Amino acid sequence: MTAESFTETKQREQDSILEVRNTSVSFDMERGKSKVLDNATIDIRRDEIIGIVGESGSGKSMFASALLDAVVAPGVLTGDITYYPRPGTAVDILDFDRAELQQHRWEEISMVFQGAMSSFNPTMRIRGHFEETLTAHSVDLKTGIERAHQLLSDLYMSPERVLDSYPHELSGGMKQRALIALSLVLEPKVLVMDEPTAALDLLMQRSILRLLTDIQEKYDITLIFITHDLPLVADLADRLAVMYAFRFVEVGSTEEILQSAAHPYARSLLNATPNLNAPIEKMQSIDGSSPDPVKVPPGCSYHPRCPLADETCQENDPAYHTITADHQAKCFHWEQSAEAIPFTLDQQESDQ
Ligand SMILES: Nc1ncnc2c1ncn2[C@@H]1O[C@H](COP(=O)(O)OP(=O)(O)OP(=O)(O)O)[C@@H](O)[C@H]1O
Repeated sequence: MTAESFTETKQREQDSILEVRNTSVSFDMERGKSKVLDNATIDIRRDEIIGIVGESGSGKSMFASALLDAVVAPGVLTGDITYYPRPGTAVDILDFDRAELQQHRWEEISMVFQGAMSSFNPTMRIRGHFEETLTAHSVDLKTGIERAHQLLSDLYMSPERVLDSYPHELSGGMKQRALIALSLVLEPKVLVMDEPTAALDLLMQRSILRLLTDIQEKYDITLIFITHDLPLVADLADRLAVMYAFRFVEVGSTEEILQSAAHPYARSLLNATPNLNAPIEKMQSIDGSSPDPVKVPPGCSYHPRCPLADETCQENDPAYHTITADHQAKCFHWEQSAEAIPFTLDQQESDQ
């Protein structure tokens, strides 16, 4: 199959809510230029749940910040991010002025950041946090608090009790759900969640994720879920996008990625992931380490760790290869990857 630019692939026919094109973030460091998001190109579809996965430090949070034009100084964000509030209406996020951006964030695209639970002001009741957000966006308080009530009860909490509590009076799981309700109170169309459940125990994580799928369906929200926990998001997401070394290397339906991931890194990541079905002794860690953003290897940045790498990979940066209409991977040798890197579980089954 031929290599082609993902930018043009199929997406015109699809209803994208966000189109990210050649979007990069760089920092000028004493050690050199650090490119911590490198030409990210991806489409987010209206009303989907997409999981963004990859090892720690692969650029997932940077991608989230870029989506909201919220990259911290002195980081420099370049590229194109187009938001379609409705099909056919395009808004260029990186062209917004400060006021437009403030309005757009939370009203159109909302975000629950990593560690956001600690961002609740400890001296303010939860109601105060809702009122502050509603007032800042000129929403009628009565209408807004009614919506907060609805969201809190959708999340199986007693609205009055939660609104009257101080953050420290809520358990971690309740605080997290209150935060999700707060992030949805302005009726955004997109919710970006960056490791939203990482601080919670496994059972609580799973129950919050189940609630999230209900909320996503009820309110027709596009959910971008960022995590290094692949099995967690695989239960929830329609599609998965895999990041390696500050780039997207593979994107496809969750089913296709889990069954036939094509990028050697994605396959190794799946083999390295503890899984309810795979015994821990079958997990295989990925040799080597992910690159320093100041020293990303030339060509395919995964080549130093890849069992399939050859001269082509050392010298050339692979474009997206189309595997199926809904599945692309940036690898010259994707057709050999399944044989070269069998899934541990498949291997185990064939050994029996
Ligand atoms: N303010 C900053 N200045 C310079 N480099 C930064 C800054 N913030 C993050 N980085 C670097 O950007 C790269 C990507 O980080 P990012 O937080 O996006 O990764 P991640 O995939 O979200 O990781 P994790 O899962 O650990 O949160 C890392 O190398 C990180 O050190």
